[in-house]
Amino acid sequence: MRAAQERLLREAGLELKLCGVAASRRMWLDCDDPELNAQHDAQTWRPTDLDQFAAHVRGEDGRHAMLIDCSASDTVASQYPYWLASGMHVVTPNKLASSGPLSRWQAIRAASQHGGRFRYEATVCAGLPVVQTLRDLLDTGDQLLSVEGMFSGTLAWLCCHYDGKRPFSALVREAHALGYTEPDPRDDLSGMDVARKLVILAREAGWPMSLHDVAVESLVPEELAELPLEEFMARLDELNAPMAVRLAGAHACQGVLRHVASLDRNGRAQVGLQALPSSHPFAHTRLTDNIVQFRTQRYRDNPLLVQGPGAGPEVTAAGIFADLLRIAESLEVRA
Ligand SMILES: NC(=O)c1ccc[n+]([C@@H]2O[C@H](COP(=O)([O-])OP(=O)(O)OC[C@H]3O[C@@H](n4cnc5c(N)ncnc54)[C@H](O)[C@@H]3O)[C@@H](O)[C@H]2O)c1
Ligand SMILES: N[C@@H](CCO)C(=O)O
Repeated sequence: MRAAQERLLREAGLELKLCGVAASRRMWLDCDDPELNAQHDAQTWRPTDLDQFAAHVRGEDGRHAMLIDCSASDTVASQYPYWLASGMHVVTPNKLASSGPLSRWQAIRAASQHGGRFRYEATVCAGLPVVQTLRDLLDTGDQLLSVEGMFSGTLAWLCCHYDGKRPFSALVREAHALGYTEPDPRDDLSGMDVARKLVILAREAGWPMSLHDVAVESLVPEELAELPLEEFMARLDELNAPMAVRLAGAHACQGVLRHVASLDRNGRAQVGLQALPSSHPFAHTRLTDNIVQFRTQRYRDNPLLVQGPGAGPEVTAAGIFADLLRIAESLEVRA
């Protein structure tokens, strides 16, 4: 945002002001104050209080106010209906609102029809234009038949790098350090992060789907599923033996491992690891590449494809920033 701020003001008359930053325990208000920004002592921080934070961002000068939720927190997501109803805009890569309880999702949609705008492109495949592509298809009269693809940047990266030379656990630690995984990598390894993306796309298409409708294969052994995060990370090596078996199975049929998901209009949705032949189009992806194939009435014989990096701080931030700009474009000028 800093890099684009001056250009946006000059070329589009858009003045962006960063009013504050909140993390889980502490928040920092008035971030555009250079003096405050130069300090790093405790005085500039105060304990996080989301109501106080939202009130500060909203301000009293009638400006357009936006909250950008870059957490993976359900507590933050549950605030959206109130923020939107009060006229604040919300942009987020956090999947919990759009894939959580259907009633909350409906409350968010309702609040955004009369209050602030709500955008969540980066919830599905980070910076790739997936939600907007689907929206455009539907808004122009197309009908979604099915979606298939690879929706996890982390699992795509792990599958590309896992050849048996390095233990699977070492690769998971690396993906975590690179910022590809969810704050808790079990959300990726359990398939739940991808299940959430399917639910988001289904709801976008008007199908009232919830997480329990998705058949998910987890790569996390049951005994590790409920451990505190630190303990799980300390026991990551327990993933190595079962993953070595999966890799050997794929190699035995000259295939590759890929994490694949699909959804169709009859409500069938599944997520899991598959051994695909090396000739399969999904076998030729690189790094964190995601692939999303939309089959629709219009694209029935030859699906519409979105492909590219699907995780990482930079591409995700770009997706979030683009949502901010789309909302800004749609607003009337205020003095
Ligand atoms: N990393 C990616 O590639 C990527 C891609 C697409 C979407 N996302 C989504 O972005 C979100 C963040 O992912 P990340 O990798 O940056 O995680 P992260 O752990 O690096 O950052 C999460 C941040 O949220 C803050 N937070 C947690 N609870 C909070 C609360 N109650 N109030 C205020 N702040 C709170 C934490 O302090 C932390 O700063 C997740 O929802 C994730 O699904 C991430
Ligand atoms: N952890 C997620 C981030 C993007 O949602 C992934 O690896 O796909």
